[in-house]
Amino acid sequence: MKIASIQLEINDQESKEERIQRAAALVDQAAADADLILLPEIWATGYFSFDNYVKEAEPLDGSFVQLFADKAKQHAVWIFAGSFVEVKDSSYYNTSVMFDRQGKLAGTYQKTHLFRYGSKEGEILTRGEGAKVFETEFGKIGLTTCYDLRFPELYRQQVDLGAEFFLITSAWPHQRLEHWKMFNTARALENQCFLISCNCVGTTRGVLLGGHSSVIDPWGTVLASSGERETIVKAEIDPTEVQRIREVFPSLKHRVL
Ligand SMILES: NC(=O)CCC(=O)C(=O)O
Repeated sequence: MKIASIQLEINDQESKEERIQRAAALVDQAAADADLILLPEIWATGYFSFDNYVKEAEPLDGSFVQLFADKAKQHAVWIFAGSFVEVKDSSYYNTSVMFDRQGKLAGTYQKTHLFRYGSKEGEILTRGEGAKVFETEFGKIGLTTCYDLRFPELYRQQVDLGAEFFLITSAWPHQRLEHWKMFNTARALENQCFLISCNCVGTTRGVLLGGHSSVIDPWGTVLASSGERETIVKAEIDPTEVQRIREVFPSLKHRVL
């Protein structure tokens, strides 16, 4: 299973349309050697551009979702397109979308824990309803978003729903980079899951983003990570490692609570 996590640069010069075109070109590039491609959190609008959330929001059947459904079909690749601001019944959500190789919408997730520290997300958006796990050709995948990483119970709920992989879309600032790295490793290790994260880089609205998108195995080993530049983080993983490690070191079976 070949992974390509597109660590996109966000700045204040690009428009939403320009950024979408640039990301689509990076998806074309990554698709040459990938089974699963990831993008970060609210990257088209820019996570910290809260003043643009309402005017740039789209429904689930809008052009943003359609473009990445088409890309998944065109390249016969799974795409976790990260999140966008979804409008539904006059409410707004931080919604992630995942497509299968046929371009079918295989999973959606609305961020559960809205960020409220130096962020207007919690004032504008409505939170989602918690853990979701989706069946894929690789195994069961749980989707989560950025600040969710601080809430381990959400990942345990995903494990209880059968998760073997966590895909995490993010716009995590550099200021708390050490937390990011620790949570990435801890969530993978404590739940014996592969964790694949996609963060942004660049400076937007005065916030320096942290990068360090990662691929971490169920033993907590970082298989691939990156620095703080735009890049495509790549790794090849064996999905059967989840069951092997869970059998060799059965800590999940030793839970008493
Ligand atoms: N986009 C986010 O949710 C940021 C979360 C964050 O910066 C933190 O938890 O720290």
